[in-house]
Amino acid sequence: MSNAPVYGSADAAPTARRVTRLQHLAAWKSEGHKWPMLTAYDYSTARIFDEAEIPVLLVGDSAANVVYGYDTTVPISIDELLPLVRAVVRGAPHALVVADLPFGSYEVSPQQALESSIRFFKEGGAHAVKLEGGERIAPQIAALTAAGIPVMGHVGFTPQSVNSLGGFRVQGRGDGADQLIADAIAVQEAGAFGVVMEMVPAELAAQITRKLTIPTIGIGAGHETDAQVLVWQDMAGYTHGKTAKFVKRYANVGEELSKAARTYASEVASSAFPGPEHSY
Ligand SMILES: Nc1nc(=O)c2c([nH]1)NC[C@@H]1CN(c3ccc(C(=O)N[C@@H](CCC(=O)O)C(=O)O)cc3)CN21
Ligand SMILES: CC(C)C(=O)C(=O)O
Ligand SMILES: [Mg+2]
Repeated sequence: MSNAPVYGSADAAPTARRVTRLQHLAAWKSEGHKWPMLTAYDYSTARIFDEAEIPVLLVGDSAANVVYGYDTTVPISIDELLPLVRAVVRGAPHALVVADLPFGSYEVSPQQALESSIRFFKEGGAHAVKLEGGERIAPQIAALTAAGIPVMGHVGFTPQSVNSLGGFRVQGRGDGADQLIADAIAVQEAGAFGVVMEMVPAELAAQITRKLTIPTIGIGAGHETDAQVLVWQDMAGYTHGKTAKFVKRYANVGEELSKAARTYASEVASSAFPGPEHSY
């Protein structure tokens, strides 16, 4: 990588504004104002969400599935995620952009977590990072926080551990509840500014939300978390096949795009496109 800035000086003011977002998120918890987070992986989509006033955008490692077509999030690398982070930062001048640390880029040691996160900051222009795990990953969260890198935690179902969790399963049922509570507290104590809770029974998520001073961001965790997050292709109807129970479809972009492609194809075949108005 060269030392050339990855985003222009025109972004200087928005960057300052985005950093104050962290204070907004803390205030919103005490005010009871619930906020939305969406994933974003490219410039054009990030622009749309930023204009829709989504305050926090996550460049999720779910890009593994929805951008790169892998079966799980396990194979995606920093090199595959970094350009997407850069594109989202360019497209979203107001949102806080969180970069998801991919599997294998932070588990080894706090030093590894620092080196990976520094790449997302210096080369990607990210404003925060997210990593999966509770107690086991608290030393990494503490090291990042100490280095001035805001961290979002992620507990409950952690997709990067799908191989040890025995599939896409609800976490924290029965005996698992105490461990989940301990994980959420460990993430907060280590210095995280917020924590994603994925596929957790609603009542347990509500209890943890009341217990924590930092905002909880739910995905399949009921309506009592401080915030919600969804993968945008899921919520916009742009993923194929069966989606998780926690997904609500707010639009059917996939079908619209498919119709547009078919109409375009038929107009090319019939010479209806391009018309005189599209010709020189
Ligand atoms: N497009 C997409 N959306 C996501 O939310 C997402 C990804 N990809 N990739 C990374 C992880 C994987 N996630 C997933 C994937 C599938 C289920 C799922 O099939 N859940 C079932 C079973 C739940 C149970 O009974 O325990 C469900 O019906 O919700 C859940 C989360 C969440 N993340
Ligand atoms: C669903 C969210 C929380 C995520 O981690 C991702 O999209 O990668
Ligand atoms: Mg993720």
